[in-house]
Amino acid sequence: MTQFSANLGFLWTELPLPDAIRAAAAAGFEAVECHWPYETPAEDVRMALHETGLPMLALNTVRGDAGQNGLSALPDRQEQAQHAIDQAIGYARRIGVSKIHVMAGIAQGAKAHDTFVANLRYACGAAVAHGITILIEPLNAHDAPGYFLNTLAQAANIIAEVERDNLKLMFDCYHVARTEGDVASHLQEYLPMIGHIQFASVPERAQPDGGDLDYAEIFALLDRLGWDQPLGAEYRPSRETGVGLGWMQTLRAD
Ligand SMILES: O=C(O)C(=O)[C@H](O)CO
Ligand SMILES: [Mg+2]
Repeated sequence: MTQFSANLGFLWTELPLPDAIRAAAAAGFEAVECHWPYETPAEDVRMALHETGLPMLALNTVRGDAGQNGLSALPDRQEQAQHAIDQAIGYARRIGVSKIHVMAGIAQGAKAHDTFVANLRYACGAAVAHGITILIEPLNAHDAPGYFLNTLAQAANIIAEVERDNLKLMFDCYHVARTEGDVASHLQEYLPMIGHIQFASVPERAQPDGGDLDYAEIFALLDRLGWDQPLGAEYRPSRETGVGLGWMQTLRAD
């Protein structure tokens, strides 16, 4: 049966993170994930996870200064990028997170590529002893102009070059639909390298029961393919988060 993870970077953002975890549990989510939890004491998050029994699946490395969207592909920022990776691993260990999205940042060209590969090797090396998987995620140019990582093929090349078992692809159906189309075929093609899957309606990035992409079909396909990890609901609610959750019943494959 499909399971869902509430992305608390977008859902229940009006609540402090520990209360957002409680709201997600009360709404029936099987897991949570977040973007940048660093201002919330890890102990408060750990307590809320313990109290609700929900796992926190993933978090992101910091974006950096205003206007940046990560640090790891920025030539000449390697020290800060590795500090961000260490910070994410430290926080993840305190709350029991097993996946970290290492954000590339706004950059392009061969030097950025080499820097990203080097920082990912650093991240995978630092994470492996703690059972943590590193994720990279292609973002579409409409939402993340100038972002270094844009396509599945680019991500696959980087994963092959980094050559570490704990480096995986974050497959965000929303970004893939906007950049490359045919989400169903791409899911099947890239399944072996996927570490986490996220979704939102296309093109609005709202609840998944609207828009151009039929998520009942996508979730049924993932069920048939044997995907058994919670899928990340990373959408911007068009109303209050708690009143737009009917899709959890109507789209779930079982
Ligand atoms: O933007 C996305 O889709 C993400 O998943 C990032 O983690 C947040 O920027
Ligand atoms: Mg995403």
